[in-house]
Amino acid sequence: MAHTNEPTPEGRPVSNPRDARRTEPPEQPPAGQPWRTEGVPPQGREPEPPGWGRVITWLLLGWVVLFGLTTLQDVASSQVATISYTEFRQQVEEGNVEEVFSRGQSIEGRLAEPAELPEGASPAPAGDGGTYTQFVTERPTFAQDDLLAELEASDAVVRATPITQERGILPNLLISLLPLALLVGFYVWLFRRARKAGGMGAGMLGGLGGKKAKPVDPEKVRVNFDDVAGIDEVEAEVAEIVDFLKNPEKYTRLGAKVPRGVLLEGGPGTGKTLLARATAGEAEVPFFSASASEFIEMIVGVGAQRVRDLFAEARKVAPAIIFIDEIDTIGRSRSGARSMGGNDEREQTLNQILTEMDGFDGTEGVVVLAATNRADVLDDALTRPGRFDRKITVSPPDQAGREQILAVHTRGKPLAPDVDLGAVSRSTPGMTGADLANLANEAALLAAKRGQDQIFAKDFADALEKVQLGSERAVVMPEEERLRTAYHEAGHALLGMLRPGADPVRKISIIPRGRALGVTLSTPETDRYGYDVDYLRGRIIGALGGMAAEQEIFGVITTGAESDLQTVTAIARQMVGRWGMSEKIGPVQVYPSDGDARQNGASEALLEAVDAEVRALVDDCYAEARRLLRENRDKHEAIVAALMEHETLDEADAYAAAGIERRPADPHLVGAPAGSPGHRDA
Ligand SMILES: Nc1ncnc2c1ncn2[C@@H]1O[C@H](COP(=O)(O)OP(=O)(O)OP(=O)(O)O)[C@@H](O)[C@H]1O
Ligand SMILES: [Zn+2]
Repeated sequence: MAHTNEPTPEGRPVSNPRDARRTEPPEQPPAGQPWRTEGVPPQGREPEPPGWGRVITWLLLGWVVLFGLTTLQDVASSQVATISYTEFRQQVEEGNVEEVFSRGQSIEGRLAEPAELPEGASPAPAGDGGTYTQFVTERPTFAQDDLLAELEASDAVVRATPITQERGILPNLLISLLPLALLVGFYVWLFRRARKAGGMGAGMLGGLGGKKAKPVDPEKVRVNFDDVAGIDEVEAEVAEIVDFLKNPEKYTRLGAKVPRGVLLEGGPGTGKTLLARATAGEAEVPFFSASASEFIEMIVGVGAQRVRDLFAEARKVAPAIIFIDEIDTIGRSRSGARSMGGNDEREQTLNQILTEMDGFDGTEGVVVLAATNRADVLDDALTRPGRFDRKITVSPPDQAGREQILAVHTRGKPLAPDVDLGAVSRSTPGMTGADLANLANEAALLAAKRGQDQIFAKDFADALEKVQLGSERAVVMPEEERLRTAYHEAGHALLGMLRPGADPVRKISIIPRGRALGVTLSTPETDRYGYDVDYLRGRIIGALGGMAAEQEIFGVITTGAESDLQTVTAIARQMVGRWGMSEKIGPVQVYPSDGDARQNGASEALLEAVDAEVRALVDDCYAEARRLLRENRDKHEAIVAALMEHETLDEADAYAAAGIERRPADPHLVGAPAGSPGHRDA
């Protein structure tokens, strides 16, 4: 037995008034991308801690200052006199030359006693004295004297450098400047890269007052409301923001306060980011995008600075939109965070955001949109009036919405006349905008792979199968394994068909895919928005069908039921501990949507009672599964035979093989999320 693409009722938190579906913390979206401006591909840049830039800046500055000072000092102290060779000879004869240093024809040296500067020597005699001790002179090439002997006679120290190493002041300077040049080059490179990365430079170059990344022109945010489908109510809610950003005066003239912060809440892939971008696109304003997690991944102290830069930059080009993704990573309630070992960086960054938003007087024309899939864990400070005081819930699309989203994502794709997007949308309950975008792309890929120039209904069907069940794995299964898998899957399928109210079986397969040896897929007839006890028991019984079949037919249990049991346990625990479906426990919530049962005040005795109830519920369902299989052994065998022959059965084939009439959808069930496909684990 099994279901669509959603894990268990545990799966995605769905923003639905009936909180039957609000469950475990959803997975966090992938770690953040660096703060970027619109139009820049987010990938391909490691976060370069701006802190390094700062450090290098100061090192560089220090170095330049030191270097400058020493050079100046050198120039000041080196009163090197350029004297004539004749004058030099005279000093040699007087025995006053203490040391000489010869480089080719040029001779530098020092006198033992200061001598009077001769006329015409440079520098001009400075003030009184007019003496020199250090000198440089040029030995004429025609000089015939025995200079060396005379110097030796006068006890002068003689040094020499080969002519090839001769270099003047300029090359000397260049050589000592080389490291500086390299550093400057490195720095410029960093800066460029940072600009490419779309704004990283802002914090990094703060020290040098470097230019910060500018958002790209509003025209470049090409997404608008036409690209967002199936969430019209939500679009209407942001329409006001669009209007404000377009004509701020219209509002400010009347002293109207427009929201400064809007929280977009919804599960992964529901289109929050898309909606934020489309809002900027509609309003034709610059779009600044940042991910909260990347604020705090940075070197300590940088998060708050980045927030300051982000807001400063947005104010400069206002009207503008700032989008902060995954706000819950820094905006989690502080009490909760502390118990998890909260960190200062997170808190500082959060405080900076709050400070910036408090600083708005409503005339800046900057609107902050923040996305989260856990609005319930956010710190109250964030949602206070004047901050993110407006909350917009983005729900997964319903059937009509899915059809519209599919239409958006097949725009410009050549669809064959046999493609019915309405039909596709009906077989994809529970899928989000991101899932549907992926499905449309997979179908196009398949069509291309098959060398077609159109996408056919078959491509959509196969793409859906791949998306829901995983890709087929090329392995040769021993016959005995195939048979065991066939019984297992047929067990799921048969119980799904027999249980009133359960989701109809769509597909059974004994072709290995991913980690599964076989898969049974069932999806609800309609979108479900809540579930009743009977349906949930049916889900448990169906999920136990594989294991019950192995037990009934072979008398042994294999490891193949691992994920089935995971599904079973999750549903049973929630029925008892969250949804108040056990008489013994009563309408008490033992497992809070956020946090741990013990923290929620559950006593050990209560937890034990819950465990016992869960156990009793599952045992009961397992007994029923085995009973149903025993009573319908002929149908079970018939499905197995068909599976062994065809490997994959679709809905009609499966019901036909079992000789069961396809039930009409149960009207009293108003929908529930579907679960992961029942399968046999490898
Ligand atoms: N309502 C929609 N209409 C059209 N396309 C959609 C819609 N919702 C999602 N998509 C598609 O899915 C992609 C991913 O959506 P998006 O990144 O906006 O989701 P999200 O809610 O921000 O998810 P997450 O929380 O994982 O960041 C979009 O780029 C778009 O292609
Ligand atoms: Zn199974």
